[in-house]
Amino acid sequence: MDASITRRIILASTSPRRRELVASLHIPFDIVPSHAEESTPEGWSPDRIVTELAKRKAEAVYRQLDDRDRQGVIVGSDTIVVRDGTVLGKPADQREAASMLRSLQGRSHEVYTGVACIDSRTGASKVDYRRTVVTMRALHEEEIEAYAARGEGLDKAGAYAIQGLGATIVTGIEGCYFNVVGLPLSLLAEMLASFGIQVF
Ligand SMILES: Cc1cn([C@H]2C[C@H](O)[C@@H](COP(=O)(O)OP(=O)(O)OP(=O)(O)O)O2)c(=O)[nH]c1=O
Repeated sequence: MDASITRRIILASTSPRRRELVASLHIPFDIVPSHAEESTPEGWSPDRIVTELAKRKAEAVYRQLDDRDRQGVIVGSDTIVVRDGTVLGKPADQREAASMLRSLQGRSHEVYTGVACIDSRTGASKVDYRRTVVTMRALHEEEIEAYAARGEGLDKAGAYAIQGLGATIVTGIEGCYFNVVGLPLSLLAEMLASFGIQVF
């Protein structure tokens, strides 16, 4: 029997963006929010942060699965924005969102997303990450305040959404677009294939 027919993805995420991106693969999937602890020690490199957090999210779900769920591949993911080595997560409020945008406008920054996969049957795991460089145009103070007030960046790393109105302030990217939205699909497909799930 072809293993790819019976295997499912178990997405360890509350992110609506990740849900939509996984849905676009047309592979059956379930959502199991992970509620993993997301703090990391000072001084960790960006790739270490996102790979470790992606792993934590997937492992938290792996631990809570029962025997009925042993056909899946658990996918955990984490995204951060990095400006000159400073890590920006999600802003706490509109004021912090404006301050993040102030620091990102008129220049380039990096977006890192870690992806972890765990085979729910065997416990075998893989973790990897992608890095994308994003360039934002210069913004006037009124534009920063107006964009932050729209609220679309409040639950997003770096306080903007490239898939929303944020598209109008991003002038270029180098690397995977889907990495910026929170799930690099080409990397995920490659990882899923190694667990016997073929996208096509
Ligand atoms: C930069 C950027 C980030 N983001 C999002 C992707 C991530 O969902 C979010 C970063 O937060 P994460 O902590 O990576 O993820 P999450 O809390 O949204 O979801 P979960 O941990 O349950 O999987 O920022 C965008 O949607 N668009 C963007 O342009």
